[in-house]
Amino acid sequence: MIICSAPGKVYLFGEHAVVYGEPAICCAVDIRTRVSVAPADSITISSSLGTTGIDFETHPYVSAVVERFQDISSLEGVSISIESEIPVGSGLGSSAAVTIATIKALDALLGTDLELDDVARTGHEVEQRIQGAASQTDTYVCTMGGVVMIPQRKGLDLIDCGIVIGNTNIFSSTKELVANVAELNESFPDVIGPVLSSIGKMSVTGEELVNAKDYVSVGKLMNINQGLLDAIGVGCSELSSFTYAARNSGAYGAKITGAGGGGCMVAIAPHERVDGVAAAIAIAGGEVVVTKATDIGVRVESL
Ligand SMILES: Nc1ncnc2c1ncn2[C@@H]1O[C@H](COP(=O)(O)OP(=O)(O)OP(=O)(O)O)[C@@H](O)[C@H]1O
Ligand SMILES: C[C@@](O)(CCO)CC(=O)[O-]
Ligand SMILES: [Mg+2]
Repeated sequence: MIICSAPGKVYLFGEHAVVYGEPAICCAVDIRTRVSVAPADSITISSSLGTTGIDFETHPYVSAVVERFQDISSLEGVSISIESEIPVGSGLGSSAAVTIATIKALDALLGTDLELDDVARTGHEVEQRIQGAASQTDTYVCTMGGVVMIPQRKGLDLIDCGIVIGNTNIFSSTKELVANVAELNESFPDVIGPVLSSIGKMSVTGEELVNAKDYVSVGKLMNINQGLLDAIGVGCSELSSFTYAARNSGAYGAKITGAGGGGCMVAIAPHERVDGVAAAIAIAGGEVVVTKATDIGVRVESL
């Protein structure tokens, strides 16, 4: 049996704007999806969502990966088992993590010797096939790990402060929210365009601040980014409540991460204030995950 794992991700800046070519800064975090594969007489995919064969209803991403390997190798039968620490459908990159970990595991099992860039590209193509539209951000960061500016694919210094995630447990469809922003942009291009451009400028300024470990200023920019995400209609009252709870309990800054409309927010905080920020988000009604940045992208955990 071969086991591979891949991390989740949070956006420091730039979600939604990155769809329009603006730069974003995304950070891999230390919550992981593990995929085990072993030769078998037939194809089975087992996860918390059920046990199936190739099934684009229950396991669209993993089924698309299996089909990709049927095209490039002699794959006939394989048993795939998935375990994950990443909340599903919450903006933390769970689809990218399961896609990338499955690609790496099948690559190791079948000896197709994919380079990491090939793993990331294949993962992006799978997300595009399943979602209709997706930036490369999630699958690239999940493959490489660390803190990355996209689309430049530029590595930044690892964030060295606490990361606290608050989950609304409100399902949000990335596809739907991206479409809503597109509709607003078509209706008011002279208003929404500058907002998206301002978000992009935050990533440019943010790069220097992250590398300088100036997390007070990074937090201030995250708070401004949050206001602009609300402006383009991807906020909700729960996310606002959690971000203010985090800021008022000592976080450097807090904002939506991912598509918004539900899902998760993220706060960065001094290590000594992480517990207080986590407690404040929980009191506001959030399901809290305390984690940290990781430079470990996709990896083989056992052969
Ligand atoms: N542990 C898992 N086991 C099986 N399938 C999973 C798992 N985690 C995620 N998935 C697949 O990914 C889908 C969720 O992907 P989706 O892109 O909607 O949310 P997300 O990736 O968590 O959030 P975002 O893309 O905004 O970061 C699930 O419906 C399922 O098909
Ligand atoms: C909203 C978005 O920018 C991030 C979703 O996690 C969409 C994308 O980049 O594919
Ligand atoms: Mg996803």
